[in-house]
This record gives sequence, structure tokens and C-alpha cells, in this order.
Amino acid sequence: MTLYQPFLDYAIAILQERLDLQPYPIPAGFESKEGMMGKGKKAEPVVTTSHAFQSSKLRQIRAAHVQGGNSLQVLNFVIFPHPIYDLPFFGADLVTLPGGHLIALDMQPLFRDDPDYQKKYTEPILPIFYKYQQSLEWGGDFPQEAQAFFSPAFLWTRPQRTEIVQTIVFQAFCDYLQAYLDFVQVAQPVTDSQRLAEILAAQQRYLNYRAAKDPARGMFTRLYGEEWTEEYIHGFLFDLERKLALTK
Ligand SMILES: C=CC1=C(C)[C@@H](CC2=N/C(=C\c3[nH]c(/C=C4\NC(=O)C(C)=C4C=C)c(C)c3CCC(=O)O)C(CCC(=O)O)=C2C)NC1=O
Repeated sequence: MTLYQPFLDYAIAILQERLDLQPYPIPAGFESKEGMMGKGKKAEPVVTTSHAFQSSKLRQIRAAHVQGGNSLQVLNFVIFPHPIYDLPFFGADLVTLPGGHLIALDMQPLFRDDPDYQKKYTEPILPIFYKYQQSLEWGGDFPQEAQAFFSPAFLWTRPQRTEIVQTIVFQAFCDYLQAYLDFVQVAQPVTDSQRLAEILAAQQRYLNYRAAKDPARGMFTRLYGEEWTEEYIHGFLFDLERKLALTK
């Protein structure tokens, strides 16, 4: 059982329990991909598997799971609501590299500086945030331009010990996901056309930033090549623009 498998197993079990979950099409060639990291005797196989679902209110629920031995484990799990809801994105970036663990967990707001939006989607989860923030050290600096996409309840940490990831971080992941599904349960479709346009624009801003600045681009390019990587990023991981282009 690799480090982040329990996170993925828990997420899929809860999604199946709480949502009218349907499969989401994964482009051919991206369900599972094998590659090698390192040279000669040190070369290690690295497998990236993709998982994807959808539901009546959630456009895409998807996970990229990279398993490459003890020093390379990644689970990137993001939920993208249908752009007729003002729901935030659920974003989990769980990363283990030779240099250690890096954990980013948040409900990423569409309208970060809007007090009504914060009241609706950030204040209710601050108690969960404070509970875990107490036992998880702050992760330190991260790209200035990325800060616009994180909420005040952003759990950002670099745990020293794997045991912390398996216990406290796992619990935080479970609590954040359950709280997110509580928001989904009560979310009502937006009907105001101007607000709908603002929501779509906010979703596109986020998706385009993440597709352009994906911190995993270098890793995937080294493992699987540039062509596969760009298609994986734009055709699956952050595919809103592609989907919108199809509807035009
Ligand atoms: C809005 C931006 C945004 C992020 C950057 C991530 C949150 C996040 N992820 C990070 C780092 C990070 N994230 C990943 C992995 C992934 N990050 C992704 O968006 C996807 C799809 C990944 C893989 C499947 C890896 C491999 C690293 C380490 C990169 C390295 O050190 O070589 C960082 C550290 C800073 C960085 O290296 O850029 C942050 C802040 N979530 C977000 O929502």
C-alpha cells in the first residue's frame, strides 16, 4: 500500500456514498502510464494512474496518482464544480519527493476577496482549519501569483515525518472532503446571467493558471515526454477550455 493510496480509497468510497457518481471519460492512453526515473542501477519504475468521475453538480472529480517508490509519491486530487454553481474547487496536492513531503489542501475560492463568498465557503471550515493548523507547521513560501487562488483556510505544510502524513494529514483530508460535500449537498444552481458569466470567468482564470503553471510539468516531461505531458495537462488534468471549445 503506497503512501497516498488510503487517501484515494477513502475519497472514492465517500464520493460513491454521498453522490450520484458517474464515470468521467479518461482520454485513451492516460488511464495508466509507465516510465522510469533515474539511471542505471538506480532506475526506478514510475506509474501514473488517472481516476475520474462526475455527478449532477460536479463537472469533473479527478485524481492523478504517481507511484514511484519511496522517494516519489504524488496524489493530485481536484474537484471542479459545474460552472452554474458558485462552489469553490476542492484541491489536494499531496507530494513526496526525495526532499520530503509537501501538502497543499484547500477549498479554492472563485471570489477570494468577496466577504459574502468568504462567509459562505470559508468561515464554516475555519474551525477545521484551526484544528489541524495547530499540529502542522506552515509550509513556508510559495509562488506569489498562486496566492490569489488559495483561501484563508489553506492547509499548507511540509511534514518532517511520514507518520504525520499517514495520521494528521489523512484526517485533515477526510474532514475537508466531508465538509466540501456538505457544501455540494446544499448548493443551488445560479440563474442570474451576469453572475453565471462571472463564475465561468473565475473558473477559467483558475484552470488556465494551473494548466500554465503546473508544478508537475517538469516531472511528467522527464518521465513521459513533452507531447504526452501537454496532452495530459490540457486534455485531462485541467480540461475546461477543451470542453468549452467543443460546445462552441
Ligand atoms: C493555484 C496553484 C496551485 C498549486 C501550485 C498547487 C499547490 C502546490 N503544489 C506544489 C508543488 C508540487 N505539486 C506537484 C504535483 C502536482 N501539482 C499539480 O497541480 C498536479 C496536477 C500535480 C501532479 C499530478 C509536485 C510534483 C510539486 C513539487 C514540485 C517540485 O518541487 O519540483 C507547490 C509548491 C510550489 C511549486 O512548486 O509550485 C504548491 C503551492 N495547487 C494549486 O492550486
